[in-house]
Amino acid sequence: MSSNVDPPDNSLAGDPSELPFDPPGSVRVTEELRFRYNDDRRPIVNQYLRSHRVGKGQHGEVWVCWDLNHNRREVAIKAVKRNNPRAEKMNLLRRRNLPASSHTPLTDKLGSLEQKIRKEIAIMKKCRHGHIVRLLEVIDDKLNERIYMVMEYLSGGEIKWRNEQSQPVLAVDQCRRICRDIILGLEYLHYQGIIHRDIKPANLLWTEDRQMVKITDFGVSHFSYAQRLAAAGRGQVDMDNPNDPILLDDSDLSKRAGTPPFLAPEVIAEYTSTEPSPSVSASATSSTLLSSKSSTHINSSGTIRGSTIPHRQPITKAIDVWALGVTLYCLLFGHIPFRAADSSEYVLYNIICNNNWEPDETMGCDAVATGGRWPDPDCPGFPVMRLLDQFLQKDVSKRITINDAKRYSWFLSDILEPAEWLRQTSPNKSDIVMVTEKETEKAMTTVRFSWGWPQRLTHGISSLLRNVRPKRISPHRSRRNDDDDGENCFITHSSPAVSVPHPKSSSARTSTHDTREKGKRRAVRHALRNDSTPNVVHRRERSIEEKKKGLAPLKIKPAASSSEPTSSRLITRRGSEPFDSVGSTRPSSSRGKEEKNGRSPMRTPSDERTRHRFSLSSMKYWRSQTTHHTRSQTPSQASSPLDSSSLGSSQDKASQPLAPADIAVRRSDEVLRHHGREYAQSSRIHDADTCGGLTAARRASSWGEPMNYAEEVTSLTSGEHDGLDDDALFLGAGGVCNDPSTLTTNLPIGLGHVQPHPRIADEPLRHPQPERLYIGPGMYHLFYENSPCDAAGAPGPSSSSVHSSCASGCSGRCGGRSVQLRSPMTSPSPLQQVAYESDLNQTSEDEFDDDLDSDSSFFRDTHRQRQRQEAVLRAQVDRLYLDDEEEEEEDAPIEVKRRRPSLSVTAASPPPLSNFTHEFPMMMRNPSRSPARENLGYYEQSMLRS
Ligand SMILES: Nc1ncnc2c1ncn2[C@@H]1O[C@H](COP(=O)(O)OP(=O)(O)OP(=O)(O)O)[C@@H](O)[C@H]1O
Repeated sequence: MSSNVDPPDNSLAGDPSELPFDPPGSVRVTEELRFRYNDDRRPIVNQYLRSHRVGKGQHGEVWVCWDLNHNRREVAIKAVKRNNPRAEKMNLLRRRNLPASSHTPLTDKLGSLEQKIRKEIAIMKKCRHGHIVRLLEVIDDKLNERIYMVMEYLSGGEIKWRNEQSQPVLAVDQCRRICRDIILGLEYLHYQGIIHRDIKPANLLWTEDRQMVKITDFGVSHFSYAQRLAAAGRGQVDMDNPNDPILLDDSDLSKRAGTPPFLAPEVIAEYTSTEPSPSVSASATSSTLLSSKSSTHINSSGTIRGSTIPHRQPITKAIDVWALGVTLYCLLFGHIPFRAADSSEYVLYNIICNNNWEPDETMGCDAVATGGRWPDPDCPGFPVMRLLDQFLQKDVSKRITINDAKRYSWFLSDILEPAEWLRQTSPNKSDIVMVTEKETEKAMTTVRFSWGWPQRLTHGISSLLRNVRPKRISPHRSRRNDDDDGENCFITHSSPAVSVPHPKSSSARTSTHDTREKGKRRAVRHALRNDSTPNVVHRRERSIEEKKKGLAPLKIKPAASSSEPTSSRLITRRGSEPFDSVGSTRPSSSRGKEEKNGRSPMRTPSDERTRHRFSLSSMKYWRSQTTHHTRSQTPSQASSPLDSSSLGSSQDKASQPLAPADIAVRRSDEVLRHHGREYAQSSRIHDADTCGGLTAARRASSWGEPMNYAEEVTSLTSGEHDGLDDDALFLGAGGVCNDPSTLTTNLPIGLGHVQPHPRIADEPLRHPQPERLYIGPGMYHLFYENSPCDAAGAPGPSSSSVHSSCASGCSGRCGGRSVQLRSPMTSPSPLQQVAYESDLNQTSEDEFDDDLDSDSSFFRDTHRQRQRQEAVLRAQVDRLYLDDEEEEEEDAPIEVKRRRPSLSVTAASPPPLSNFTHEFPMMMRNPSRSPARENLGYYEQSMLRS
């Protein structure tokens, strides 16, 4: 048998390093959470850089992190949610498994998770002892309802006490040293009025050198007011008398908490019958009745009469002593002393309460003879068996106290100067911990407990918006933190009120960097799924190269090969998704696979997500439409933007399977047609005031996101480009289309009525590009033309020339961006391009917010293999993003958003509005915020710049 620890070093006995130490400093409570990634894409919370996960508890995970402010010292961070419905359910289930008892409902009510965390923190904050894991800081993330407990890191890990065969792996001497450390820790806790209630090997952690063990996990610990009084006024309250009535005041103690095999009889007495069950009798071989010290009474029947134990014993700190006894037994023998054959808790409790324990013939991995349950005094196992006997006394009044255990001969046997050791380790040397009720209340600050209506409101809003994709927050909205290793860092206050800077922001906690990082992650995920990634990257790089060389600046020129069968005007998105044009983010291969597998393309998670966000009215409408919907488009018409992209070869296109009808496309097209029909029936289609036949609201409703859409429209028109999504690029209705006069037949009804706005068409623009600005039903339609117009801004070539010049697809440079125009011929509806959502959008909601919204914590781990794959792509993607970031510094003239109909236009400073007088209907929605004239100025400005 091998041991997992170093052999005991007796020379250390009495060494000062064994003595409890008191690390300086008090526990910090931080209410500000800054979340970001470092260059290696490791998450950083405040100054803690995440390393690896060391454990997962019921309520959260524990991660090793480096404290960047303290020379990268290692700390353990336990991230817990304030509320964890899953854990609560588990608790309920566990309780349901227990037999009904008249006391059960009262006695088994564990506090809420929140209460437990508060208590755990309050207790840990006060503990400063060498054998207690030290809490260093509490980060209170109010917004996400998470608590990060920063603790000292015990790299030695949990005590391994048995092998696969349930044989002990520790030597007896090691068991003694471990047990002695626990005694010191418990002595301190009890002295402070704290009952741990969950002493077990799993809650004992080795230091790095495995010379010391520390107690951790105060999740069910109890602070006893009575014990505190006792500590404050020793001599007035006899704490060693468990029958002291004041102890019974601690009603919380009567709640069953801890780990079943380690629970003391007095804790579980009410769940047991006084008569042993058959399995109890069968498993017992010999027993004693309480008085093990005298070793007088052994029941020949092999059972213990429960009736001889006081029916209801007080629950005191002695429960820790019992648990310590069980722990020592485990360490010595490699298995637990009380076991139920059928793993039933009820049977186990009966055994604990009614049966005696039995030792093996030898103990420890060094196989020291025990001498049986009642060994001779000469036997080496005698002191140990006797100690166990005193630890595992079912009668509380006869159980050994920690104070006595500390002085027990076996523990002092390897201490060089026992008297000095006892003196030095006495808790009298420590200040008495005073955990007041108020302190417990304040343990985690006042977050949820003074949750007033303004916060509720803000919280509600932020919860609602959590489903919305995060939007880029401009640097001027976030405070930039420059003091952190030069890394980009945007502070997100955890205070809800501070953290929701703008209602259209999907998540107040999302910083620019965070959003970008998510975009990157999704981009990487997409790349992992996308076979064509290398090509895509290559294309992107080529584009960058071209840009660097200054090719085709600010000019749109035909890029598609003449062999292309259809005219192709495509707007290529720029921004965080570096791979492809809007439509190409979803590889046709995967679409083909979907079709082959018979999977409905309408069931993508992104669709699901969108569907969940439908408004009721749009749901109704959509339901009615889908029942009789038949798709009228031909396959060629339905080919994807990828197919029609000028970037792909004609062979590629031919080999690519047809794009499936996407629910989003269908929905959008349906709505478009529906409203288009209405619009067509209207006799006022040329009326500027009704040019929104397909109004923003209607189009928005087709997306089920009226608010977002409206906001986005507003933001577009008001020039708040900085708030737009970086990665949610959309090209849809109202995006870019060709000359309506020549393409009417190919357009859905709604867009078929796109007309040059009577006023705008005649208005000379002050810039050669674009030539004209059309206002179609409900949206803007830009027309870029190849030939520049004259300096006076006279209208450029005719519509037909526009079309012909772009018949084979246009692409080029526009304001430093790669811009392509997409022809409606290949995509009957601009909305169709929604169909080509990135695979990235197939991520689940959880994945989308995988860091902060996971059930357990933001520290959710990713699959290792995946990480390796990601690492390969990371460099490429980062490089691309680097480029994007550089680009961002410039004024981005055009940004076309996917997923939501939007067109983002940015400009450094809007020109004075002189000529542009038309007021867009959507601007009227919020005139105070976005005066139409101003907006048009922005818009015009952008067009001029591009
Ligand atoms: N300070 C620490 N240093 C090293 N490892 C730790 C530390 N704290 C916890 N761990 C490890 O993390 C694991 C999970 O810790 P946690 O306290 O969440 O466990 P748990 O007791 O199962 O939790 P819970 O009581 O919430 O169910 C532990 O089993 C332990 O191995």
